[in-house]
Amino acid sequence: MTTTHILGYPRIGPKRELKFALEAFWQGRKTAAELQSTAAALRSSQWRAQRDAGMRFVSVGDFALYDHMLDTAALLGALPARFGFDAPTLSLQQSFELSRGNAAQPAMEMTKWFDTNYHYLVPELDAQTSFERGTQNLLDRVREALAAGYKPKPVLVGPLTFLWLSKSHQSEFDRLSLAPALSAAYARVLAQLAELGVEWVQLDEPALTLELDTPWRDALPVLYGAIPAQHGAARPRLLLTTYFASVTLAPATLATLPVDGVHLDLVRAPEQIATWRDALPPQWVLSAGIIDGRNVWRTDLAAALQSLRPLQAALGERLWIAPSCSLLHVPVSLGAEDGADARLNPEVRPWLAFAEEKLAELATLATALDQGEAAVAAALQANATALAARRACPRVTLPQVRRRVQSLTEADARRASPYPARSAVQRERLHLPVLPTTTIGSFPQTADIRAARAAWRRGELRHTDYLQKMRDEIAAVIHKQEVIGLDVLVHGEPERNDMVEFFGEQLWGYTFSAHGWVQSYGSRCVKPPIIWGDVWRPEPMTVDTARYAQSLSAKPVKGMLTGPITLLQWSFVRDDLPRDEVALQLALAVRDEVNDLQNADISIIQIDEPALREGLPLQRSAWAAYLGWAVRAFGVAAGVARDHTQIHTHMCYSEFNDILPSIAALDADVITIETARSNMALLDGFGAFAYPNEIGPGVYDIHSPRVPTADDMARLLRRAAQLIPPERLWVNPDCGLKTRAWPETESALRHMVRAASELREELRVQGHITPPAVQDLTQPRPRSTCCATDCA
Ligand SMILES: CN1c2c(nc(N)[nH]c2=O)NC[C@@H]1CNc1ccc(C(=O)N[C@@H](CCC(=O)N[C@@H](CCC(=O)N[C@@H](CCC(=O)O)C(=O)O)C(=O)O)C(=O)O)cc1
Ligand SMILES: N[C@@H](CCS)C(=O)O
Ligand SMILES: [Zn+2]
Repeated sequence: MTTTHILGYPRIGPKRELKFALEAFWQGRKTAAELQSTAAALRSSQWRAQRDAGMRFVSVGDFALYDHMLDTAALLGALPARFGFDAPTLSLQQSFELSRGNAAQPAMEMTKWFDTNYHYLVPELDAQTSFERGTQNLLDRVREALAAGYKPKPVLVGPLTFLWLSKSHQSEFDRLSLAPALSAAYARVLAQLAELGVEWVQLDEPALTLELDTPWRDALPVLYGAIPAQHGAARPRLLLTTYFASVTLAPATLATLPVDGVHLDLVRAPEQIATWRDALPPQWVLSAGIIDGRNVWRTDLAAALQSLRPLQAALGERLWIAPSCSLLHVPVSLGAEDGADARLNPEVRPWLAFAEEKLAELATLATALDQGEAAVAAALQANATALAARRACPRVTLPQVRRRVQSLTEADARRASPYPARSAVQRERLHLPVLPTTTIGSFPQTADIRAARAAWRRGELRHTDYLQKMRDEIAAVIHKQEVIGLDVLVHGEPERNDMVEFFGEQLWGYTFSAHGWVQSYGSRCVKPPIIWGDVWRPEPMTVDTARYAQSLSAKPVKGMLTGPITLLQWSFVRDDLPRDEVALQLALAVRDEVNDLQNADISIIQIDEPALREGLPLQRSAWAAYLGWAVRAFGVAAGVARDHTQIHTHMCYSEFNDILPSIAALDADVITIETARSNMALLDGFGAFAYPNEIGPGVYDIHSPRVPTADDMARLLRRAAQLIPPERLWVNPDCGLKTRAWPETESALRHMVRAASELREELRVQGHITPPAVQDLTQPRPRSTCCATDCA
């Protein structure tokens, strides 16, 4: 019998039950027991779905209340020392303090899980980390699954990936020195799992797909060194799971590790199967990741069977089949899409498979392999019919879009003049002070705004009433910014459900689910729109809103767009066209919007690209090609801007230093980036690289409700002014403020404006500011037109 299994299931629940339970608990509307009971019910239904689909095991340990990296750190006894918590007695409250911060300590840092839009909490290690006292959490979950009659396969982030993704704040400390102690901690946990009768444990090692340098490669035997060579009483069998790219180490190297099988991502890297089929150690199983765990398209089952049959012939029962990676990255179930609120294009719906449908696909494949195709003839036929309809659909390919992409020239992807010439024209037009203050775009998305949008979608609020409500919100936001004294304003993005879905909803070639939520971090979810056909923009998407917002103020109000690479990266993208071509289609849509905005006299247009770095392939050998087309796509979007239109871009959540030449090649007039969380460390590279255009390094971390003082921000600005010439420096937060509440937002921005004034004065005294800029500062600000009274 072919073993089917999964690497992990979405935890959030088909109707985001976990999100609502977590938020209710945090707000004191639910008790800990109620939260735990929702979590247990979700685990139970997720295990049932796996058993009903014939999986040999159920996945345990993939479920986390907040994040699985945090749970792994707790299990290994590696909690950040600064909190002073003891892992074995870690309370629910304390675990949320780690993930969300408390009065004394900021939250653990959060960053992207490889090239996904999921954020994990970064374990903090130091010379004192002993890994000796861990939680019992995983063992409790295993007991829970056993008690319910399931055969659990616990999932753990493996030692290499755990150490690789951890950080140390001790500057001289080499975390590789912890490898022996970490290995011993894994050996301890594995022994405990063996004692519970666990047969297989999954060790997630996506770091094996990276081009590791020598010290890390050399550390691998040490990281696995304390784990007994043979499975038995001291450890269960171990499946080493790799995903998102091909394994970079030779099979012979991995064969020396004390494990019993390997999982390969055959969707992203099908070519590796040939190497592994011939080199698989004789006792190992090979888990073939044949179903796309990162996308929502129905699998071509006939093609999958064709790939699997030779493997089955060679390996027999040693062949396992699975999705390519955890299903955490796809929505739960298509079944939720058939209600009265259905939004999916009915033509596209049969082409899709969410997590639950992917389980069914695995079951069909296994039955076809074991019993022959006749046993699942109806399912295979339905699959073939859906795929044939997709291939034949005349609405997928639009000749006019293809022609426009084909006819793009190199000049289309460039601004007409170089930055210095543009900058002179823009300074003349905008009259900004030195160190202009601004924000990144979104202001708090209040429950009131979301409720109005939900009512409008249900047809309970008239379209014009909804538009009026958004306009009222924009007017209030402009007014608040004027009162605070910001120099460049934003409209606040109240009308946007999400910075990607909002644009997708207005572009042809996209469709949307009603409940296709995917966890982004903690309780926060996104609902990636689905690109199924050629993309084009039928009409302006933001111009009315931008024009209205600008009409309320004499100060510049930025037009706010999401860039082509982020639209691509945060959507589920069609798999029948190369990504670079889809990016150019998106770029043309954004380009048309930029042009319409500038024709409506919007003087500053921001094209957000927070996902540019995230889209970078995991292996450096593929970087140049990606960066080439990504920079070109941004260029196509921005290239239409005339010299006097100032183009901003914004990036966050990333280490930028290794792609600085490409960021410079975007040639945005201004880039605002997240730097406060790293205490401006991320800015070092921009200084050293002599970034040629203007930069707004974030001066406060928007992930925390903590209000930084003006002194905190002035200190960061001083540091920034040492790295970037002050005349090219902007002042702004790290990212948008949609997740924050108003009181803390207003206080923080007031402090930010004060910090900018202090710095301007210091620079003036030091002689860094030329007379016109000083003059700008001392003159009264332009009178606002957003209210009858002088609110400045
Ligand atoms: C910048 N970030 C983004 C990423 N990816 C994106 N696609 N978008 C991003 O902005 N990746 C990196 C980061 C991740 N950061 C975040 C931050 C915040 C959220 C978040 O707040 N998500 C919301 C959902 C947002 C949304 O789509 N809202 C919709 C629907 C709201 C809703 O749930 N409505 C209820 C009814 C409400 C009521 O009646 O009161 C419903 O439908 O049941 C909207 O505003 O219309 C979240 O709640 O998780 C995500 C990523
Ligand atoms: N303009 C967006 C960018 C987020 S990365 C916002 O402010 O939310
Ligand atoms: Zn951002």
